[in-house]
This record gives sequence, C-alpha cells and structure tokens, in this order.
Amino acid sequence: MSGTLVLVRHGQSEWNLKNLFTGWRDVDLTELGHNEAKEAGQKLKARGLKFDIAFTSALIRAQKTCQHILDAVGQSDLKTIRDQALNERDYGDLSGLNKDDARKKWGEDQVHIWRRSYDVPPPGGESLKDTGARVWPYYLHDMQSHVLRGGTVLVAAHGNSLRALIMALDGKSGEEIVKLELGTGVPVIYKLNADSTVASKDVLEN
Ligand SMILES: O=C(O)[C@H](O)COP(=O)(O)O
Repeated sequence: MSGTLVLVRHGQSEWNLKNLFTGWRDVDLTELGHNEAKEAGQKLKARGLKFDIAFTSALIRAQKTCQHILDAVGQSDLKTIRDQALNERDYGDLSGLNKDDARKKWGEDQVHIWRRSYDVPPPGGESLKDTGARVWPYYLHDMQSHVLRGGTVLVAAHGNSLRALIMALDGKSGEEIVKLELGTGVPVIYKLNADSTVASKDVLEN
C-alpha cells in the first residue's frame, strides 16, 4: 500500500520580507504569505488530496499555513499535531539580525557557512545536522506510521526543518541538501511504498 506525505514550507513571513534571520522567533505571515499558503491549498485541492492527519511546528507562521491548506481542501477541523520538533533551525545569536548586515559584519563567506553548511552551527544556534537530529526521529516515531499504512499526511513547517526531512527521504548527503532551496508555499508530494522507500516525488512549483 502506498501512502502520501505532503511537505509545505510556510508562506512568506514578516521577517522573510524584512530579510531578518528568524529561526525560533515567532513571527506572523505577510499578506503575500497568507496568499501563498491559500494557493498551496488550492493546488492540493486540485489534485483531489484529502488528509488523514496534519503536523505542524510550534510556530505561528507554519500553523497558519497549515490551517489555510486545510481550509482550502475542506478539512478545517482535521486533527493537527503541533510540535516544536518541526520548528525552524534555531538561528541562535543571529536571530533578529538583518542578513545583509550580518554579511557586512562577519563577511559573505562566514554567513554563507552559517546559513548553508551542513554541520557548522551559527553562534548559539543549530546546524542543519542538529536540526535533522530532532526532525528525523520525530518523523520516524510520530508521522511515518500514518504514511506507511496508506494515509495522506500534511506537514506544514520550515525551510530548514523540511530540508532535514527531505535529506533523509531522498538519501542525499549533507553537501547535496544544502543546495536545495525550498520556495515558500511550494508543496512537495511524496508517495511512499509500504517498506518506506520513496515511490515518487512531485514538486508543485508556481
Ligand atoms: O529562519 C530563517 O531566517 C528563514 O526561515 C530561513 O533562513 P535561511 O534561508 O537563511 O536558512
């Protein structure tokens, strides 16, 4: 039996718009972000998708994205689990700083390493590897069984927590995964075989 796992990065947040490092800071969606989330829902509705359960992070931008999608597919009251295991990578001391100001202060290369290396954490924060060390066990323990028994599961989360998930699902290396850029509100649909291998992957780009 094949199950379905739908991953969606939240729509544009207020701090995406202001170009600030966000991490665990709890900022809202912008108007564009709300619309991106609604459009993601419409795309999933057009595919006839109905979910059995939804998962999201402890952060409002992902929760609102999740709700917009459920509203669009006519499942506003679907059981939704919120867990901070799915939160964005913690950007530590960079949280709240402007990304261009950080480049001026520490240099382009250092900021790129903090943002896109696999295992170098920003000061006081998490590397992508650290993020994966909480996301993947959570997936295996709480989400995977729903998919493997043929269910359809929605996960509305964040750029780096979803990167960590995709890395494990696709069997990518640390070097490969950091090159992947996930667009806001772009659904990624996986079909998984009963043995947990990936049967297909479909990215619904705009
Ligand atoms: O937390 C953030 O600032 C963003 O959501 C992701 O930022 P990044 O693209 O710098 O990893």
